[in-house]
Amino acid sequence: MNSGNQTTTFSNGHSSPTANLMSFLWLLPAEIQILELLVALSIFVAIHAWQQTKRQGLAVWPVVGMLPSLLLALRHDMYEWITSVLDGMGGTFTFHGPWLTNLQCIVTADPRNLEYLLKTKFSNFPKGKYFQNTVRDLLGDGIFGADDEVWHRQRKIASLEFHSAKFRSLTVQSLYELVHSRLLPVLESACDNRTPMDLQDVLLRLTFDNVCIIAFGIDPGCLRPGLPKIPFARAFEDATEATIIRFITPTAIWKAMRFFDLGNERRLRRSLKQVDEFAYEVIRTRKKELSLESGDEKKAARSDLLTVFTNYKDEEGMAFSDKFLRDVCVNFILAGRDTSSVALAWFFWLLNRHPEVEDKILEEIRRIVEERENNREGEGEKSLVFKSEEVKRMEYLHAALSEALRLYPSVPVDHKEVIEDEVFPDGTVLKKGTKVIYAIYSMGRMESIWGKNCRDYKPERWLKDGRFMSESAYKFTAFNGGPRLCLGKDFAYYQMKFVAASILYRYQVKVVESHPVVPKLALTMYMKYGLKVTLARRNESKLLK
Ligand code: HEM
Repeated sequence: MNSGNQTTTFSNGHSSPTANLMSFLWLLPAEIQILELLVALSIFVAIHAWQQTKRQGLAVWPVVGMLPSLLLALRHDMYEWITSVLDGMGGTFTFHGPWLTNLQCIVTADPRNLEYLLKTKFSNFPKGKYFQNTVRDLLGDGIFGADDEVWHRQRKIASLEFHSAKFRSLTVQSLYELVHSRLLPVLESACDNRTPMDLQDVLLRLTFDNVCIIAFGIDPGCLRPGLPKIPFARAFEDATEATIIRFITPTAIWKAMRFFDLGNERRLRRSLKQVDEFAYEVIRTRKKELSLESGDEKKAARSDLLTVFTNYKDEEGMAFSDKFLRDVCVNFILAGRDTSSVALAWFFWLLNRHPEVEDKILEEIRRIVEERENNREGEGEKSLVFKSEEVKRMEYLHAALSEALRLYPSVPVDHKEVIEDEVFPDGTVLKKGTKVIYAIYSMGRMESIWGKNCRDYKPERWLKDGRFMSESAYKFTAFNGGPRLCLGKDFAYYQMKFVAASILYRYQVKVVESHPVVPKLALTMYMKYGLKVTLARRNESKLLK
């Protein structure tokens, strides 16, 4: 008789059914006992996970937390997965990562929480140490990851510049040249050759050249016939991709991989080397030019951000270091390159599925062109250039682009950290140090925010009596809100409208049938396989009547 049996009999004088079962189990060979224990453990884990699912909307497994669901979602569509969980949980849920990792966070899509976090309690929700440590190798102390004084100073300098007449004229002029001397010839040749092309790639090249002109005052010439490979652009893309992988890797693991120079971290190191070489070379050249340029007038004529930051001196007369200037430029490239280009790619894809929207945009363009008909001497169909006041009058196009951004925001999720214990307006308790993810993509798909037709592409929801009506930044969070509202918002709308109108006026853009369109997991919402399209020249007489 074994000890287990003895103990049970001793306690009450009778053997219970459980005791009998136990004694039977102990009589079995060791392998079967282990198997039985594993089955019992699995049943326990499954019941526990089921109970948690009922409570949290998502299975929480012992040790690994919600990681299995996340990994499964990563194989399909992570943004849709987050949306469905948020939907089921009323707009906010807690993500439990594996034990001993830093993947725990609160995920929210509730506009009340967004207003609280982005505006009301702004200073209690910085980007935080976790975000900064994760992106530091790529973004350094640049505006995207910075907090407090480091952020505030950059915001002030850049904001003054963004709102200056000089800067505005640089953006308008550079865009005009890029569209008319580079984009349209590339499209024209794709149209002549009847070859499908990746429109997302072409748009990324355009915005890359544009933002380099604005940030560095140099034109890298990414968008030109033959679409040459630009090592810096490739390296920049690799570096952002490798950085996002850190967010879904436990910190200790990616730090160990960085130390041993392995896998993703090796790729990041190599691509950063190229990014840095390019940035430092530009900074060296600019400093040399500025020191050679005689007279304040010539210096003042330059209006790119690098010049403004290079010339800046603080109260003690200290200038920024080269490393900091590198960070400023890299951050502005990230801000300006990947956002409006991917937004335009989703917009053209949506137009393909909604020809009625395209017709209305064309009607608006036609009206604007007709109004200046008498004024078009010397301007043929090909050379027509939209003036900035005409671009401003394109209200339906503005609505159609906003609607595309509502459904496919260029920044699909964003991140904050809690400094002091807090309670969100929806009652969620936040402990100091908690990470908060706000799910911008999911917000565009919430019935509670946009009504029953939230998933439909309907530019009309933005219009009242034909005029564009903006929405609260805490409902439509594509450009962020509060003190960290996107600095490039006005420029981005101008850029997207000018590019979209210039293309649509001349070409019908057809997405290649069966081309797969899915979002890629990245800091910005790229299409994973690009956007393969063919172009057909529009008949101007048809457009005008
Ligand atoms: C469709 C186009 C764009 C969208 C959807 C967009 C969206 C955003 C979002 C969501 C943020 C907040 C990011 C964060 O704090 O984590 C942001 C910040 C910012 N954006 Fe944009 N952006 C666009 C275009 C641009 C362009 C073209 C520029 C400049 C050339 C620009 C410059 C900035 C800057 C400097 C910030 C940092 C603001 C700060 O932290 O104070 N953006 N943008």
